[in-house]
Amino acid sequence: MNRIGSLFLFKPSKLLKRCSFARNNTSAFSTHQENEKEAGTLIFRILANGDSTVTVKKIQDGIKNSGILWKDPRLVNFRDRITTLLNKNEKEYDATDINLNDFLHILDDDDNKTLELMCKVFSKSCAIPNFQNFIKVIEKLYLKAANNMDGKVADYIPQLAKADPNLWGVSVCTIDGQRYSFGDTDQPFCLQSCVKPIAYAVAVSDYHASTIHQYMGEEPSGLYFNALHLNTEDKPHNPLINAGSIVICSLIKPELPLADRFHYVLDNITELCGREQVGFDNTVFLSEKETSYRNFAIAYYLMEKDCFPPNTQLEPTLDFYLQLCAITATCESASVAAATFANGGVSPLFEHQKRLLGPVAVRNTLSLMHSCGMYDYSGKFAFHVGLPAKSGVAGGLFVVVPNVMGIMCRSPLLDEKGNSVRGIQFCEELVKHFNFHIYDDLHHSIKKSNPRNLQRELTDLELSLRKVGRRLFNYASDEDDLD
Ligand SMILES: NC(=O)CC[C@H](N)C(=O)O
Repeated sequence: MNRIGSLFLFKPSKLLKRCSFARNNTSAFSTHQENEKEAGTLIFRILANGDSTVTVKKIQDGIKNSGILWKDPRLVNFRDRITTLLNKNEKEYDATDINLNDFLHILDDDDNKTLELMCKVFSKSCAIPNFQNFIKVIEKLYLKAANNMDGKVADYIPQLAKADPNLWGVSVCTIDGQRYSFGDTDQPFCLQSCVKPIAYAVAVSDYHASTIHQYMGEEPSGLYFNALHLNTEDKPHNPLINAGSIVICSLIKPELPLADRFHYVLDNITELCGREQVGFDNTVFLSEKETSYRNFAIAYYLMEKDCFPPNTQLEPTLDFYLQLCAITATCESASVAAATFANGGVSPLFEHQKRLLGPVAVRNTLSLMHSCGMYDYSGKFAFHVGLPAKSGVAGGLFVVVPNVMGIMCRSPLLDEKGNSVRGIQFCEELVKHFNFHIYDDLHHSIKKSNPRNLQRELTDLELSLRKVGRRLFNYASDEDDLD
């Protein structure tokens, strides 16, 4: 075997220094540091499966099977330590063997973040434990919807009319950062109205929610998204239709120059998307601006009815609104943003559980998405699908399964209400299969499967790792009784 005996090249790792206990006697460890060593050893034993070494390929496969991508930003130091340890670049090290001591070394961080993630992965404690089974179903639903050619591409924004009707992609990202994508998921497209919940959440994070709601309601309008209509108090019905979103734009950092206001929102969206692909489509912006008579009419109407804060200027506000609609993302990057909403505003991908949005902003946004996110189809969608979602005219459908995962679907074929036909079909099938509808019975239903639960027993090693992982990192226990 091609064992790497290079440990002496490195400073003795924290996990190694702290304990010299025999591997088979791990249950007697009592201190935190001993638990760390025990956890690392158990992960190694799970991977090695009786051998005295593991290959990097095995480590990579174990991580990938759990749904965590090898390129995940939380693994950056782990990957670097492997490269340094083996003194080879990534392409060459697949079959290289690593022994226990070296393995403990590459797991070793000052803040234990690698160990925490690896404990979750190898004790099957991520949000969806059997991720491979789960994505097999997602793929079936994706392929089924791909056959649906109903609907048509939006043409009221000239540039959008050029979209390829065949494009279809679905990306999922769980609150633990388990990810999978099917179809056309790496091509940027305009978020359009999918940006509205994000703009609202950013505004609520800046102000108190009650300040925002002095300017608009929280009721569905029951009307088309660009209806020239206000509620009985002469305010926009909610922040997820054009009138409400234009007012939201007037409230975001009004004291700053427009360039800084745009940059502020773009920056927030980039963080929410895990710093993955986010951009701006100037062609769509210009194309929409030239033809945006309805949005101008709405803005003048809002001005007439005194819906804006004092000193709001109509044209820059409308420009800002149209610029936000022209922000682009991919299904892959936007699914991370959806997962951040599913995770209460905390990024699933950044180390240290980075909070990007306040919990009130997230809860408000999800409530509004649930009741108003699908234009005048919102009631039916809430009834049949029961998940907060927001659609956009470029065919995006931004969906949140609270406390489980985010989904971004994209297909430019829209129904007469302006929602993605395939996106809706996918969501309807999703909740037929899994108990994700928020009013589904989580405990007694036998018809639907619950992917939050393990569908097979844990091995003894996995069970021991779960116990020690929970002792170390306090992550919530599920219904498996560990004691
Ligand atoms: N539903 C949408 O995606 C609408 C957004 C589009 N920019 C508009 O204002 O008309």
